[in-house]
Amino acid sequence: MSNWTFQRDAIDAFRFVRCDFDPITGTATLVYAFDDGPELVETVTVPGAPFELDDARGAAVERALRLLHLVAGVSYYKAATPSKILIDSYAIDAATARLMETIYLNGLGEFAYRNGLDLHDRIRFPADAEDAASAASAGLRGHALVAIGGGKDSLVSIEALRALGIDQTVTWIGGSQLIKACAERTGLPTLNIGRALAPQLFDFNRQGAWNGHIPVTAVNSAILVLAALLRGVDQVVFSNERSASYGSLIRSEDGQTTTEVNHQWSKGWAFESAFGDYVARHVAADLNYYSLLRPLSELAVARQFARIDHYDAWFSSCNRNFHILGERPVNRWCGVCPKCHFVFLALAPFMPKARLVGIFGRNLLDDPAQTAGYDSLLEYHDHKPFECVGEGIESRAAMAALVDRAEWREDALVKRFAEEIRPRLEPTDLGIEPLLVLDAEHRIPAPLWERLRAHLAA
Ligand SMILES: CC(=O)N[C@H]1[C@@H](OP(=O)(O)OP(=O)(O)OC[C@H]2O[C@@H](n3ccc(=O)[nH]c3=O)[C@H](O)[C@@H]2O)O[C@H](CO)[C@@H](O)[C@@H]1O[C@H](C)C(=O)N[C@@H](C)C(=O)N[C@@H](CCC(=O)O)C(=O)O
Ligand SMILES: Nc1ncnc2c1ncn2[C@@H]1O[C@H](COP(=O)(O)OP(=O)(O)OP(=O)(O)O)[C@@H](O)[C@H]1O
Repeated sequence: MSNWTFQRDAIDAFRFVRCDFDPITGTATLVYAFDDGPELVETVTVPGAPFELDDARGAAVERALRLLHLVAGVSYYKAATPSKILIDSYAIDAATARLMETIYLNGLGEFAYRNGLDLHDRIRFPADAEDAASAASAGLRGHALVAIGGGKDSLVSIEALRALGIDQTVTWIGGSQLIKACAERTGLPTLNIGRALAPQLFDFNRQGAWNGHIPVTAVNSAILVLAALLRGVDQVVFSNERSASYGSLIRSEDGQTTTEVNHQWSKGWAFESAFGDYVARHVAADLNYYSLLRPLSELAVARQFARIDHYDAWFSSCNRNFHILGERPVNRWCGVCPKCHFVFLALAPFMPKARLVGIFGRNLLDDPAQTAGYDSLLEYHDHKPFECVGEGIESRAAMAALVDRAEWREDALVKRFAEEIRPRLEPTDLGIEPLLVLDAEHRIPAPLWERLRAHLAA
């Protein structure tokens, strides 16, 4: 072991070594290794310890801990992507193995595409246990842990739940000061969960590990499921919109084939439905995992966000705020990344121009330097960027709406759209209204859904 060095292509197996939870400290310890290399130890700490758990809740916590161990392994597995996966200290059944294969294969889709890897038929979890019986209820009380990410989406959910009188705790993972400030601005109870990646991962990155995007929402979801059981509450609420289910369409160079690669796969419906069903059947029958915004497009979420100005000086959707290492934007919006481009465009049809320019500190649609960024959002000569942005059809509809507004139509990129891009598009594909219609596919509990619909329409 002491002579072990990370040699990506010589690695034979990825091992799920063990996982433990200490109810006295509230810390979950997740341990992995490559072959007989050093233990890679990730920790997750849920405030509120010591936790006193009865048998039913204790058993559910153990199941949630294993689920988290399996899901969070994706950060380390990706470093070498070996074809052998071993689970040392417990066995999983076929349903669990299938869920993990789905999460790893699809959640690493962008990673594989960018690195030129084919992970099909490579990711196989060993299903050595008999099929588990359906999970019992864990005796949970009615209360929601709502994930907050510092951007507009979770704030729309939080305000909707508040308006509907649902008890909620605003919950985030990691040390982001921006998220903390947004959470405090809600005036609601907050919960900040600690997470520390195994430090060796950063050494491996320097030593030539495969690197790239991971399905971080899947990891965050599994963390919140564990936290919900520890706190004895029955709902984990995310704010993933319908548009997240659609990836970037990438044409081959000869134009013959198109591949869909979804940067935000674990924000999509395929993940939510598979994960939410698994949690109810295999972790705790009374734990509901759902996204409150699943029926909404990005534009519909933007319209809801524009109804409140309470967070204008606090929120940011710019992911450059959330690096573990490295620089962050000085005033919350870098102004040059796909998320800044998209959020500016998505809010523009629903907000007074002065308010929007005030939030961003500049007018991105009057800056010719942003042309290439907007072209990729519009899927004009480029594919949708690998980022959490709306569908091309949403960007085109938002831009078309601005062409009709006197305060926007002279801005450089709106003008360019009107003159160069819009003439090539079908006018019938450019309406905003059809994109604001609510979808029927979601996991929102039925009584809540009826009331939410009325709230969104008000
Ligand atoms: C903040 C960010 O966008 N990071 C992405 C970036 O990583 P970078 O190296 O520039 O910085 P760090 O985030 O500090 O990561 C350092 C290394 O650690 C690895 N890592 C990080 C977190 C984790 O849970 N597991 C890990 O293995 C990471 O790969 C780095 O090697 O580029 C990376 C490569 O493309 C991305 O993987 C980083 O994305 C973060 C995991 C992240 O938290 N991103 C969210 C802001 C994000 O993209 N959220 C999406 C949801 C997408 C989804 O699939 O669920 C969203 O905004 O909707
Ligand atoms: N650090 C975090 N802790 C807990 N949940 C998070 C964290 N970061 C993001 N999320 C959640 O993951 C989901 C996707 O994040 P996303 O960034 O799309 O949402 P957002 O920050 O609310 O809005 P926006 O799309 O404007 O950035 C949301 O439900 C969000 O609350």
